[in-house]
Amino acid sequence: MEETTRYDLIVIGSGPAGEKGAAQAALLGKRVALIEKGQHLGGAAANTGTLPSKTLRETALFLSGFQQRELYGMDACLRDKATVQDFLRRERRVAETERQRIAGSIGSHGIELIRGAASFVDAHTVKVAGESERVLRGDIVLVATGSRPWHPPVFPWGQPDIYDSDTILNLERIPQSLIVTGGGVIGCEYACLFATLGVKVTVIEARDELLAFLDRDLSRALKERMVALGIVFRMPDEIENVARDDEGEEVGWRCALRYGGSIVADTILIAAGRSGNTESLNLAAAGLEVGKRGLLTVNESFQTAVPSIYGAGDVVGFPSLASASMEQARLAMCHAFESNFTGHLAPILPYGIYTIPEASSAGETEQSAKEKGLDIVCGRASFAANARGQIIGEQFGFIKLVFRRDDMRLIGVHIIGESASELVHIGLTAMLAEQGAELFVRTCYNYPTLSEAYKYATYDALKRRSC
Ligand SMILES: Cc1cc2nc3c(=O)[nH]c(=O)nc-3n(C[C@H](O)[C@H](O)[C@H](O)COP(=O)(O)OP(=O)(O)OC[C@H]3O[C@@H](n4cnc5c(N)ncnc54)[C@H](O)[C@@H]3O)c2cc1C
Ligand SMILES: NC(=O)c1ccc[n+]([C@@H]2O[C@H](COP(=O)([O-])OP(=O)(O)OC[C@H]3O[C@@H](n4cnc5c(N)ncnc54)[C@H](O)[C@@H]3O)[C@@H](O)[C@H]2O)c1
Repeated sequence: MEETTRYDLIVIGSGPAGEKGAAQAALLGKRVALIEKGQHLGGAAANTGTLPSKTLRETALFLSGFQQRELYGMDACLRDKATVQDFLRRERRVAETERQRIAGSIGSHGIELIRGAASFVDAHTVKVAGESERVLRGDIVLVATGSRPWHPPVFPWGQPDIYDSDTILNLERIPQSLIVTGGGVIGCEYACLFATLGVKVTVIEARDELLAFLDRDLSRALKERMVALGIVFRMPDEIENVARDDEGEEVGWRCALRYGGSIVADTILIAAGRSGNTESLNLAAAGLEVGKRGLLTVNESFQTAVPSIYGAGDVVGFPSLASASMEQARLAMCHAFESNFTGHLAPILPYGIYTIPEASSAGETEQSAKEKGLDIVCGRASFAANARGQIIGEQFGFIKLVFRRDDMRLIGVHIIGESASELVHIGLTAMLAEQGAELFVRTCYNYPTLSEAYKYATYDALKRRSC
């Protein structure tokens, strides 16, 4: 065993939280060690989650000729000839480029990268089991170990053609039919991209509402568009039993459903939620307990019950987004090293959901505002009535704004359609700047653009307010 080395900060995990936390501390002049046990840098965001799934979405849109079909009625479909290698090639290239970027960032910030699995010896001492064992001492430790897919026990995990969001990237052939268990964000995103490729997709979701955290108009519109893609929903429902059926008309995995009947598909994707990666950290040695589903409890500064140990990213649970994970880690490190560079997590976080079509949201929904007893007025503008929307063939998208009635301050923005996850930032910035209708009325937008819909949704709200 090597002798102990001392650092201002030890970071465990090189995903978005670990990378940005380490960089923030290095920028504050601290000596930082970053430990990663995986083969690749970048965690779920670079290797199995965010970037891979978004790249596969673009590939599916290209191979299926989806946009050309909608716009020109022209079948530019390549999917019949496409191999699984065609499907996965770009994903691999994007992931590799991101890993190189992360390695460059670690190097340029002077962060020491240590390969191996970290576990606590005590609150300030971390052991790394790698090619050789090392012991590090840190004034501060940031736990950024992320999460992994959770598998309901009913699935015979390890059998062929049963995947989760990690292993789906090792797909051996494009399925004919797919059962997606869990209509959460991962389930909906993958359901859309496979349906676009012509796969017969069934989503089984235990709740009765799809993505219930979204504004109801958005979640209904999204479900409608997913049904139009050919996706079948069984909700609320759950799989009670899974068994091979090689005798029936359709060969594959037969899933018996709680509320009656069964369905068969050649492939299953489990997308039923995630668990925190804490089990091998020996947190008890540091004086910490683990919560439900392996999650770490932290305060508003992302400090655990042991003040020198911080947690950020998926390991602390909600909202489990790459975007939020980075911000949490930066904030945690500014708190740990008493820097006032950033003191608070933004009070409103955006969601970008990369379904087909895309959906994005920030702030209060109409329903959440009413539950809080707020007096509100909403305005809508459809992309079909927008010049840019016409040009790009965006027939179903819309923007919905939620204003406080008395002063017309914006408190929520909800968008479905092309570029929704980009457009949402206009509304998000307005909310953070405590602005509202007056700003959208006054702004001159480029024409033709989808952004201009902000003005028309505002006019709609003003009209409703005066009625
Ligand atoms: C399919 C999918 C799609 C997603 N899409 C989006 C999206 O569009 N937008 C978005 O914002 N978010 C998205 N997310 C969520 C996003 O990927 C996560 O929120 C984000 O990766 C969490 O970052 P993290 O740094 O907390 O953890 P991770 O990215 O999971 O990284 C944790 C790292 O810690 C390492 N590690 C674990 N234990 C140890 C140990 N003991 N020692 C050393 N290293 C260890 C792991 O190997 C890993 O590299 C998606 C997730 C999935 C699964
Ligand atoms: N675009 C994005 O921002 C994005 C994309 C993907 C993932 N993520 C993040 O990753 C996290 C995990 O995503 P997820 O979709 O796996 O989890 P989730 O918790 O969001 O959704 C899981 C869904 O599965 C359902 N479910 C659970 N067990 C079931 C069962 N036995 N049968 C039927 N349905 C069942 C739940 O009701 C829930 O709707 C999310 O919190 C999300 O923030 C974000």
